Amino acid sequence: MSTAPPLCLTVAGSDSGGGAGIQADLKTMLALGVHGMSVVTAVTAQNSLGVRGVWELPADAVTAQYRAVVDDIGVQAVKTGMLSSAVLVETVAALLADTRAPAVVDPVGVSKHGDALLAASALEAVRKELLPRATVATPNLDEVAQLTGVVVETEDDMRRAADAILGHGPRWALIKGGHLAAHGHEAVDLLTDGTEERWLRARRHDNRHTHGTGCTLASAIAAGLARGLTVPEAVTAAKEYVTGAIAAGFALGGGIGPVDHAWQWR
Ligand SMILES: Nc1ncnc2c1ncn2[C@@H]1O[C@H](COP(=O)(O)OP(=O)(O)OP(=O)(O)O)[C@@H](O)[C@H]1O
Ligand SMILES: Cc1ncc(CO)c(N)n1
Repeated sequence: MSTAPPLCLTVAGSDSGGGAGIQADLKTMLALGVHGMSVVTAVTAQNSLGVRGVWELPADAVTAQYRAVVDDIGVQAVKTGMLSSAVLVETVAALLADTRAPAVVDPVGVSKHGDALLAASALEAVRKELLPRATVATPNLDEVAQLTGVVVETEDDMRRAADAILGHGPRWALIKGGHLAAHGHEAVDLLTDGTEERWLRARRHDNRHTHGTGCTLASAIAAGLARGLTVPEAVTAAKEYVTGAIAAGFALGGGIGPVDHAWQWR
């Protein structure tokens, strides 16, 4: 018998195509040496071309899954992704409030294809209930605009975006600049707690197979936190992992293929 690896829980939607959501999270956790567990919030019928349908789970099904995990097994870090509605945002925020483990909150808004994964009516609950529970919040630039109204075009704007997100109460903000056209050859993210500021710069890979990048990055951060890394250490390691996974992303179906979660093993 061996000792259990660190324990990491994802609370997110299922992506039938296997590139994002729960599937990306569990693959990332396996690749980074932690035991991945899941609370499914919604089932999506999804492939490389888009989202064909979404079926949200009832709030008590989400609560029951979460409790089943924490009451018996325990968690050392939690990651949240697609939460779909205001009711589920409020439900998950209340569960996080009851959990001591650090939480990585990826405030998923829309898919790469532009399909809504969060109701517009849930934004206020994300601001008021969910962000204050986050150890790290990881919005992309579209989510920053939706949540704070800050439109990012330059690195200075990223600072303003981080301040606006921190204003909602997370301990750290990681502003993902993956969508920033200004940085032709670099993918630049900003991590800050309002005092310390770290810019994470990686080579931008000219690869259109980027389905699941945000889920992968957030799960990799949670895996690092479960292993006992500090937030800056976990984010640095996660950025390295997602950059490698994007470089190795592959074509699948007729649209946007997934990143390669197993790139380190090939
Ligand atoms: N082409 C690229 N090459 C290298 N890194 C990238 C590229 N695109 C995005 N990234 C990086 O990937 C990470 C995820 O950022 P991104 O902005 O793509 O998240 P996202 O939009 O939330 O993803 P998702 O589509 O899964 O919701 C960030 O660290 C970002 O800088
Ligand atoms: C289920 C799910 N969660 C998150 C994303 C974000 O890309 C997606 N496409 N699907």
